[in-house]
Amino acid sequence: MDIQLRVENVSKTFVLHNQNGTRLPVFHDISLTVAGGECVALNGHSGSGKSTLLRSLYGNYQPDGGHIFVRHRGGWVDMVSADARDVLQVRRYTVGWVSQFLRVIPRISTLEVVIQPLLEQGADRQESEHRAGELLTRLNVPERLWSLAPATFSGGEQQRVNIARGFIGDFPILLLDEPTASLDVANRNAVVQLIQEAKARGCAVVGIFHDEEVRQTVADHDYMMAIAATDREVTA
Ligand SMILES: Nc1ncnc2c1ncn2[C@@H]1O[C@H](COP(=O)(O)OP(=O)(O)OP(=O)(O)O)[C@@H](O)[C@H]1O
Repeated sequence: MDIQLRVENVSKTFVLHNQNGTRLPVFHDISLTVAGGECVALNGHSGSGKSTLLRSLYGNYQPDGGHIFVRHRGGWVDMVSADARDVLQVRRYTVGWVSQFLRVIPRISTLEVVIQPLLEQGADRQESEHRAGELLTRLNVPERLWSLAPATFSGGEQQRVNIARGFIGDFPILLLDEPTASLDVANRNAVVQLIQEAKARGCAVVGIFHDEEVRQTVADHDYMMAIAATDREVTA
């Protein structure tokens, strides 16, 4: 399969401006590639920078140096230097983000929340609703909830609505931030199956999976975050 994501020599240091400009190096010189159909799991102890790297891949954090090339509509976009407009285009068509947390928008129904990414990609409403219904059913979100806004849903229900929303778009690259955290076994298995199906259709996946069994099932490779937090030199 073709390479979809190329991370080259990426480093990140947080500068805490409200704490005397303290510099907190998180990772240094990370390089990795992810091909279509492949899943790379970011691994390493708590605080080793997994979330920071994943957020950098999505353009949420600005690395200090290096490149994050994503294959976008036949070309390459470097998320490190891309302007905001290009980052938004990449997020609309190319890179999907699935986390355990739903950003609840008041008064918008569950079905509407789930279909939004697909509509933004230009899909037909009826087909989008059909696909959303399939996903919500697989994730055990009862149909009586679909017309309600998820603001009042339980944590687990919101999480499953968010996963349906994350998997509905036909993204060539998916970034998964602990998508199975705190799900019960049946729903965890449903998410594992969604990940396997995404890989089978050629999606390149990068994820953080604290659940060892899930990681072993879906990941083709582990990327070990190298620098131990305790070894990092924190300077002010
Ligand atoms: N926005 C931020 N500003 C300053 N420091 C941050 C910020 N986000 C993360 N950090 C620091 O960067 C380091 C790496 O955090 P990160 O959340 O990436 O680790 P992680 O490997 O995902 O941890 P966990 O497994 O516990 O979720 C931590 O020391 C954290 O305190």
